Amino acid sequence: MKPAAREAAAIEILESWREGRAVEAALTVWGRASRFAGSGDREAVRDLVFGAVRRFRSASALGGGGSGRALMLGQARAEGRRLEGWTGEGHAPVALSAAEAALMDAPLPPLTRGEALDCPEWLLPAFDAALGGAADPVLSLMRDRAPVFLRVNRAKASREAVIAELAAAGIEARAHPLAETALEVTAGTRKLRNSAALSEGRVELQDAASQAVALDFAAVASGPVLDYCAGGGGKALALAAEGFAVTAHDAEPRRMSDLPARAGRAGATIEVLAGEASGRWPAILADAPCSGSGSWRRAPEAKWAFTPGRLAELNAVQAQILRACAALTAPGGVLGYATCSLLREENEERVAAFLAAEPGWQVISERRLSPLDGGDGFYLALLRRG
Ligand SMILES: C[S@@+](CC[C@H](N)C(=O)[O-])C[C@H]1O[C@@H](n2cnc3c(N)ncnc32)[C@H](O)[C@@H]1O
Repeated sequence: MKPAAREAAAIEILESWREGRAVEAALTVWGRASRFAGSGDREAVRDLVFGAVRRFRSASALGGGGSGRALMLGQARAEGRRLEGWTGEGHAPVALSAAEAALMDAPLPPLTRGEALDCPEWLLPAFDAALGGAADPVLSLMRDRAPVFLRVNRAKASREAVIAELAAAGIEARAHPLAETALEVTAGTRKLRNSAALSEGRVELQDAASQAVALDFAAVASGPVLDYCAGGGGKALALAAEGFAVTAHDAEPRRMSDLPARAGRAGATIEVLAGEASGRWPAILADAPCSGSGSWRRAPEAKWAFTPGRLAELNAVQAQILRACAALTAPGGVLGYATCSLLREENEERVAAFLAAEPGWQVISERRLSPLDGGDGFYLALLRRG
């Protein structure tokens, strides 16, 4: 596909997103209807689409609106790139109108802070409160794609052995300082999908900060672990690989449907609960549902769908999860409360409200991981029941 045809495809997919379809779903629909597109084309179209979604505000401001076409114009304008081959012929987008051509030739206008940082306006004060002087650099980073990280399954292989195995398969990876299990993939990412290291469970795709959260929790936990919000099981698998007996629970058990197969590949056994958790546990991890504001590089559409009402709903669920986990924690036991959010409202404020309402708990530690450290933004509070 020529660049203009890729841009036309991106415009179509972005239009579908703007009409309410999830970005991944829109990409899949386009992919099925576009058998002529090779893997390089698909990757390029994907990059164009996700680039525009991450930078929706600045691209709209520079492109003259929020349509797929305006977003492509805005992105090209921001990069100082000329749009070649927009002729309306073949698979190319329709030629630029006189107004569009004038826009593309005009000097770049000043953008507001929220536009330049691609942040929803209502969230700027929340990021300032949470991150202070780091707000702008963090939000700037969120405008770019996330690095690819792997977790080395130390139950099966060492980090050094995996680096060598991946190198032999044409995949370059290096140790990342955020976690002792973390590798950052620096080249050959596309070869990962078919690699033996992945299919045989020596590595898992997992963000480095997510790994750091699991290892921080592991450092203070002992005995069987209840992963109360296990979802796909990223942290449950990380904890099992560190030798913990893990029981996985989720309010929506179907979210854990892949977990037995993933555990099997990793050589781990994880008990998956079909219903409610009960009893008293020496260690519970609550990786709570959240805005995902620390991982908006990976899931950028969530940034634009997030609202004050949704934040209030999430805060209520987070409080309820903390209460439920407190009741399941044995005396002397550890409760880890984690989110992949950077917002105080979902982190420090939830923990402070919990401590005010539930006597007899102590804070072991609180840690915020910033995208400036390389991985996603995360928060982890480690609490001990007296
Ligand atoms: C952030 S995700 C978990 C990610 C997972 N721990 C991992 O590392 O891959 C949060 C999970 O919490 C679950 N959840 C939402 N409300 C819940 C509740 N009230 N009780 C338990 N789990 C809940 C969601 O279904 C979702 O799977």
